[in-house]
Amino acid sequence: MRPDQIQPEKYQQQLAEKQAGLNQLMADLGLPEMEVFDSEPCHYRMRAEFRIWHDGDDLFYAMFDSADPRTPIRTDQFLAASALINTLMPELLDAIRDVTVLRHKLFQVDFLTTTTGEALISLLYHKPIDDEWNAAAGELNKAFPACHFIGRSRKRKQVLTRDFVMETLTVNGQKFHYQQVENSFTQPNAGINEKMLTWALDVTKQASGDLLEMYCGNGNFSIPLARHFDRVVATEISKVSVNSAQLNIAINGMQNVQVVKMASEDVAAALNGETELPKSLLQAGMETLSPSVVLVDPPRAGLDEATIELIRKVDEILYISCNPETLKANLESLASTHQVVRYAMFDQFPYTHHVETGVYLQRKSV
Ligand SMILES: C[S@@+](CC[C@H](N)C(=O)[O-])C[C@H]1O[C@@H](n2cnc3c(N)ncnc32)[C@H](O)[C@@H]1O
Repeated sequence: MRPDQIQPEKYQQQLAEKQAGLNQLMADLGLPEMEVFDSEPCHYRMRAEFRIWHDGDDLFYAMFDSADPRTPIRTDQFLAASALINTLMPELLDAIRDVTVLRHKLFQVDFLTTTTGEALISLLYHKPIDDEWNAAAGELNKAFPACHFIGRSRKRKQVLTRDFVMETLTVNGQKFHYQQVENSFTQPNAGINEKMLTWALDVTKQASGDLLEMYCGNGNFSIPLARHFDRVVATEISKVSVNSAQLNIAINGMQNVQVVKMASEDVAAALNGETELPKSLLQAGMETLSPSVVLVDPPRAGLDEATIELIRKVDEILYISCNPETLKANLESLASTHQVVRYAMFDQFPYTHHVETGVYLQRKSV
């Protein structure tokens, strides 16, 4: 993305174009009318990554256009990023410009912020991080007491205070607290995430029984949705995210959610009867889980055949997708058994061609 692509005065126009494009792609699926959820037109991204460009002893943030990946675009401010990131950007460069050990071979800075004012800053180097760096970074941290710093080099990750932030999201007036760990998946647009969670609660408001969730990340959906179900079993491949989900379940006081670290392919193989139920699923009570709803939020590749066969067995499916192309293919597979009853577009990534979609499916009556 180029920084000059963010033009708040053109926000509504780009949203309308995205909506038209998605409707065109999905035209032959016979979907219900699309519900559209807009983003804040600027300062909507809670995280941002910048290359660092060196010019003699000076340095500046840079971004690149995918069409011209060799030419750095100087980026002193980035309208898409949170207001806090924009405040920190110049302050950080001012603080490290004259400290050779912090500046030398610094090639990237990653910011992760929250709506509650927390910030995690990762400094990435093309050199080993040593004790001298550690001491200088400690001094830097004193100048930014509200921030958490991490240094990264090829073989070392140096965490100065901690490697996570705590985010609070409000859904239907209720506050939910989430640990978000550096370099693990979190929804980038906090405002849109709150809208997605509110929508997910709305589409499942008549649900009862149990929820099976796959690709649960840090428990983003599992925790607010838990109140609609007797029990929730959620699965996820990343150990870091599973650990966060477990912490998040505890700090939000959820008693009925179990998280299991397992690849969706393995969950599907076990629940489709192709392999034995592994101990971790048994311990989570999977044998007695009776899901009335299954929630899937896969990566861009969408769902594999085995996972489609698994979710087809459940009466209601909540599918959150970050790739309309794979969503479309998966909906075509599911069309023989399920029909889409709710359909929403969430503008998670304004000014890009990326679209986040939510669909709610119910089993067709025979
Ligand atoms: C789009 S993210 C959604 C995470 C979460 N639902 C949220 O809202 O933050 C997709 C998640 O799927 C996980 N994932 C990727 N491949 C997987 C696989 N084969 N099996 C299980 N989880 C997988 C990723 O680690 C990531 O947490």
